[in-house]
Amino acid sequence: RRSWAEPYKIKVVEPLRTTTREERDRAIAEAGWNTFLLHSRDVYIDLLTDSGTSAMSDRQWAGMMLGDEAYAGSVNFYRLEETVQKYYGYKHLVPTHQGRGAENLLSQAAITPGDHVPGNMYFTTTRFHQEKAGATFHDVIIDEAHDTASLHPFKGNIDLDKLQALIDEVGADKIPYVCMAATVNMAGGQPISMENARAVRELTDRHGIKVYLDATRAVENAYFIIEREAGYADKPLAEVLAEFCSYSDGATMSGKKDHLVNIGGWFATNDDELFEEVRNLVVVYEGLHTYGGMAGRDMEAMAIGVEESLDMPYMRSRIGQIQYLGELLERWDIPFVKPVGGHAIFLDARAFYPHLDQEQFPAQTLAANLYADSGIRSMERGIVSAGRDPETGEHRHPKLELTRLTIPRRVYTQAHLDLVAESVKACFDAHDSATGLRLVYEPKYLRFFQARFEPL
Ligand SMILES: CC1=C(O)/C(=C\N=C(/Cc2ccccc2)C(=O)O)C(COP(=O)(O)O)=CN1
Repeated sequence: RRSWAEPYKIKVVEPLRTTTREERDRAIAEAGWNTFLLHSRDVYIDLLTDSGTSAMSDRQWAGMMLGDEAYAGSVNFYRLEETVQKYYGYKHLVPTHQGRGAENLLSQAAITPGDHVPGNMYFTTTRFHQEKAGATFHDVIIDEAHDTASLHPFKGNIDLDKLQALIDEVGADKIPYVCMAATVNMAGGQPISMENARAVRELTDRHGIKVYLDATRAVENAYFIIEREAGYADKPLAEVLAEFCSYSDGATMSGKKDHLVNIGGWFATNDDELFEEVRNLVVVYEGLHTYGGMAGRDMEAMAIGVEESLDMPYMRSRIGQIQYLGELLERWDIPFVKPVGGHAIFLDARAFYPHLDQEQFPAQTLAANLYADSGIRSMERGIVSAGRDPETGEHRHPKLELTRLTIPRRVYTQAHLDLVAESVKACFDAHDSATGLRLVYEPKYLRFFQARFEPL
């Protein structure tokens, strides 16, 4: 029935450990009801993140043996540089250890305190670095992105009127760049259309404003353009990606997603001056400009992963797995963000637990309950992830209170997804018994990673 069986077979397997309910009740309590604080050995199916959790191919593993670990001028850097130039089209590349490394460098080099950075919904680390560099982030995504029931095919789109209004309000000279994420993680892995990217380019060009792409899942975004946008059916992923990137001045990239590696990232730009500044800063934070916090072998594996990510049969099977899980949950009327996005199913925890207030942390509660039920690990993407408003100190209250079931690339099988659906259903059937959580420990930065909770 499925037209997209995986275009690969399994050669190496890693045993999964199962646990008992009492083991899991103890583990989640010791983890302060925070799935980030669980031990991997206590997790059965790990859907915390698609970041760094993909399976590498035999060619990528072979590439690990080709690591040129010279401190300066590694062969693998030049291979990575030419690969990114070829497929993403940018002129200059600065390697970093992962996406955050690139976000730190771009933010420090391009932002002046008092600036304003518009973007299509926030991402936690991206906004953190923008604010740390002294900018104010403004969400200019279309309204539909905040509505879990809207079936808009490109919920990641930027609302041009919101962007224009910000330019009119603060002035173009106070906007160092528009931060355009493809896909939009926090909206549910939702894509931007080519038409929107082109329109953003035209608008920003009229005001001399740069556009920096968060290219972390831009190949998945290209897949949705091919599937959903007129004029792109049957075009190769590489062609769609290249056109999409041509509407930006550069990008930050977490290679741990689309590039199918466990570590790695990069910053790229067409701007010679900015390149010089970032290439200089990289030696302060990431190591030399020809390794950026990665071993040579990591850069080799990442260059190979770029090419593998652009294979349509692979991408169809990757996205097909998320759609398959969505279909299973749909049959039981379980609430999740639609249309199904590129890397995860985002359960709508407000609709799942209508009796819980957002300040009782419904999405965190659902992630903890799902783990206790089956050992499946998911991630809170709601009020806890949104953090506190730096001005008021109050919780930010995002409209989307989601629990993310994030599917790693080339790791789990359909049978695992069947189990995931059954466990979500079991939690859904028992939703009345959920009591909510309260914060008992709240770190200062990006609290969701290390916060601890207790049941109410
Ligand atoms: C769109 C986008 C991302 O999704 C992204 C990382 N995502 C991650 C990893 C993560 C990061 C922060 C909190 C929880 C989980 C994800 O689980 O979804 C980064 C940072 O990249 P980095 O992790 O390599 O530093 C930049 N942009």
